[in-house]
Amino acid sequence: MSLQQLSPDWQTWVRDNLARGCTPASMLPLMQQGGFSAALSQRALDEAAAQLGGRSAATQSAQAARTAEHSPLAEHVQALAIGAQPQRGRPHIDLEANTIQCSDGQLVRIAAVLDAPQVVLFESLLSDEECLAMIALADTRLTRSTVVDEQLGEARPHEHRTSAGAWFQRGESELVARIEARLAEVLHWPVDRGEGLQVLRYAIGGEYRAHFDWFNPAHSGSTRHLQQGGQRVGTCVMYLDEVEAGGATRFPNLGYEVRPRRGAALYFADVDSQGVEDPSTLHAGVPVTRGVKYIATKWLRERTYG
Ligand SMILES: O=C(O)CCC(=O)C(=O)O
Ligand SMILES: [Fe+2]
Repeated sequence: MSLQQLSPDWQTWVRDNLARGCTPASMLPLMQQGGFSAALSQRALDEAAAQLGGRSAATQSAQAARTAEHSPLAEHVQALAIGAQPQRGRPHIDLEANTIQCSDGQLVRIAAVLDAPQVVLFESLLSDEECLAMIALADTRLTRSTVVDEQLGEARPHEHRTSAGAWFQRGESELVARIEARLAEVLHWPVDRGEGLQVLRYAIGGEYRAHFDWFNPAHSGSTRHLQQGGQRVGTCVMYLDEVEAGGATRFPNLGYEVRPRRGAALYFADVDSQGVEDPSTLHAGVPVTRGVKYIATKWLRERTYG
């Protein structure tokens, strides 16, 4: 039942690629990049290959005709093309149970799941103490938030983003390292493929208007960001504080929003199951109308970052 342990996206990916003649050897590294162990990937591939072998005779002969056209070189080129195309890996969350027991003792609850775009809402990803400690640390270094200029790639203040922000180096303190290690465990995505945590503080009226977290490859300003660590493949917004009114994270095209709650976290994949930038992830931090909103955001990159 190893195949069942993969997310539905990954199961489809494994079946489709085997069916079109890719070798398990070419797929194994991509699955490992996606966060699966070599042993689980191998077993899942064996299982899917066995299932494929048991299909109807008609399908099998069509498949045989197709694979007969494949010289080893053609197969190799095809395998390379899979790697080069947007077949990016993306984080993977074990959704089988309703809780995830982290090795540091934190019991994380899965509160809501959307399949596509993949959105997972967690409760108690952070403890109250962790949230309050992050707020206290951030308060000492908050500065006006910026957006990335589409043409120049420079960070600059913008009326669409009225919050104050603080960056934290990866692993810069025991607390930051603990949160990062927990995220890596829950999302099956290595710490070194993440940007440093960013804490944002929104006062009344503060907002972040609708945007994508992925860098648009068509914009010249994206080039230098994409060169360093590749695309943003996932976003995790952790809510550090209660907000009396307003301040939801809203996906306007999905008609869905998450209201802040201390310790909860919203994860969404920025790319679809094929690894392509997903326009349905358009999202906004809606204006705070009463209270103050604090979040910590972790952006996950396709490759090693920094
Ligand atoms: O403020 C929010 O709820 C969303 C923040 C966000 O989208 C971001 O930091 O990229
Ligand atoms: Fe965002």
